[in-house]
Amino acid sequence: MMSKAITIAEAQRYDAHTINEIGIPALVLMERAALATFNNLLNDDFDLSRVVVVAATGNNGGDGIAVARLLHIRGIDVEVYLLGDPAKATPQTTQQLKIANYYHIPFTTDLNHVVNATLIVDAIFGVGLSRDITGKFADAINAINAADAKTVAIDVPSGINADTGEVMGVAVVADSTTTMAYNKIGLLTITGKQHSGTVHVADIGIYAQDHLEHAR
Ligand SMILES: NC(=O)C1=CN([C@@H]2O[C@H](COP(=O)(O)OP(=O)(O)OC[C@H]3O[C@@H](n4cnc5c(N)ncnc54)[C@H](O)[C@@H]3O)[C@@H](O)[C@H]2O)[C@@H](O)CC1
Ligand SMILES: [K+]
Repeated sequence: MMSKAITIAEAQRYDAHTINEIGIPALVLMERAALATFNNLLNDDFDLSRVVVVAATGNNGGDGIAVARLLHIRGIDVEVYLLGDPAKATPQTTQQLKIANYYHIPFTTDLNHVVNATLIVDAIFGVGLSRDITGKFADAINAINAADAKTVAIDVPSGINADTGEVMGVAVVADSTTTMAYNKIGLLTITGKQHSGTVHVADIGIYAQDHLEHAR
């Protein structure tokens, strides 16, 4: 089951269909994505002494902020390093930021905290990556790759084009990647494999049309 790999356009189409036609709220899918990532992260037996989630303000970042909350509630020392303008966050990520605030999850602006983490969660970009990475985003990815910490990527290692596997300027080298619904074709290329590490495909309730036919 779920051995196929999909394109970015397919991922976006299946997501939109699940939300708009089937009616599963986007925030529910995000919570399932976060829970799947959290469970894989615990099962992979990483050193959880100091976890830093590096998140941007798209929905990939929202997944990461939700993972930070799940870790925090477990009593794990976790901080969020937020990239980008929170005022421009997606509706789901805005909600995740609000929930994180309720739980007093610490946010850091110090890249040294990323470098000194024991585990880094990469929630910068997923299938929404659309151009080469520069500036603060590139600095954060370079810090992640320079750290001794193990790195877990959400959906796609940030900087990898999920269609072609190409590095868009710079890309996270992850030890494992929890990718949502189906693998992405770019992760099956040599470069994609080198950056994603062990790939876990998570069933979060999003299926291709053909699967829907016999689910009805
Ligand atoms: N839509 C859905 O149904 C779901 C989405 N999920 C997550 O959401 C991700 C996709 O979310 P989004 O579509 O919000 O996209 P992303 O979060 O991947 O990133 C898109 C954002 O990054 C910006 N961006 C793109 N390239 C950039 C660059 N080089 N430098 C700076 N900014 C750049 C875009 O302008 C946009 O604001 C998935 O990969 C997955 O992790 C999950 O929460 C599950 C459900
Ligand atoms: K990512």
